[in-house]
Amino acid sequence: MADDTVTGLHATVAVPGRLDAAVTAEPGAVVAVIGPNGAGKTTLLRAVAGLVEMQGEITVDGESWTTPRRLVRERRLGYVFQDQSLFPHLSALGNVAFGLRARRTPRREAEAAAHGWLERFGIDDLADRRPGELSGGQAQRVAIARALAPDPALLLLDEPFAGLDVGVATSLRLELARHLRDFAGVTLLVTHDALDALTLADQVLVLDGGTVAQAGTPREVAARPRTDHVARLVGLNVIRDGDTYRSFSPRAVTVSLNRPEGSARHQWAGPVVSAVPHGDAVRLLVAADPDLLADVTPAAAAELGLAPGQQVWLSVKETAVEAYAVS
Ligand SMILES: Nc1ncnc2c1ncn2[C@@H]1O[C@H](COP(=O)(O)OP(=O)(O)OP(=O)(O)O)[C@@H](O)[C@H]1O
Repeated sequence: MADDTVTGLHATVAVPGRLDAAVTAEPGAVVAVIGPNGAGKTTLLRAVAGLVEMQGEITVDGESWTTPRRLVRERRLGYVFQDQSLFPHLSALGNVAFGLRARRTPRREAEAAAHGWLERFGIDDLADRRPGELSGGQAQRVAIARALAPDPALLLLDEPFAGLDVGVATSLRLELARHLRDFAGVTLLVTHDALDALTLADQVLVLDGGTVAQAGTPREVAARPRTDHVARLVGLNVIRDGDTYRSFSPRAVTVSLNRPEGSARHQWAGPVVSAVPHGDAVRLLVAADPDLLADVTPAAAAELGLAPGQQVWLSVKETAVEAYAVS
């Protein structure tokens, strides 16, 4: 029985040995799912879609997808897979119309709707082309249009910009943002890109080792990361000190060859692992305990001879550190 008073997505998903996570989202919300390789992001999407055996409970707009278990095709979802997987033998139009046809929409109506979607993505002139005749960006637009066309309650996007040129990814990101604003359902967006998480999402779910390491708004997660992975994504250092996390910008780190004078509480030593240009600065990765990022001016990098292998001291002033509790 559907319960009209419960809207959006409520899911607890357990896949033994791979994932144990919960996610809740209001209708219209975009949830960025981030985390290192193997964290369980794709497993979460596949489990919600019904493609992986799982324990737990999934409710979408008050309708259970798990008790009794609904078949994949009975779930109102759109899925853009990591490897795109358009039907190679169908035209762009046929691909977008596919989900509508599967729901028994008459051909003419399905094709008219599909043309509408292709037009919205600015590629209706490519309607007759097969996937093999489309560029990566065009094919990805078809894949997203195909997922959205049947008006799903849940949209699953697994790294929709992976493998695209930077320029193509940027314009597609802007287009997707527009479509997601109009989309009434919940979106789960797996991404490796901090920009996606910060610009497209209302909520961020950080997975690490198959569990939820952090959940919050993009602003909260970016300002107070709780995993090294997220800290790196947003360009911060994060260290755990007992029951407190401390985060600080690489720009706030002072680099020296000798142990800093005075009583700075936050000091570390270690060899430079890499030194690469980063905006106007040179960004160092230093194998201290833990690994830390430090930005120095190119002049300072030259003067100190900061090349891989060079032993350095790092320090940061307490005033540049944001401290927050491990909850
Ligand atoms: N079909 C499978 N059978 C068994 N284990 C799997 C299977 N697919 C993935 N795993 C394991 O489940 C864990 C989570 O993998 P998953 O692909 O969900 O991670 P991910 O966060 O999506 O990673 P990536 O960013 O590399 O895509 C990993 O340890 C992985 O090795």
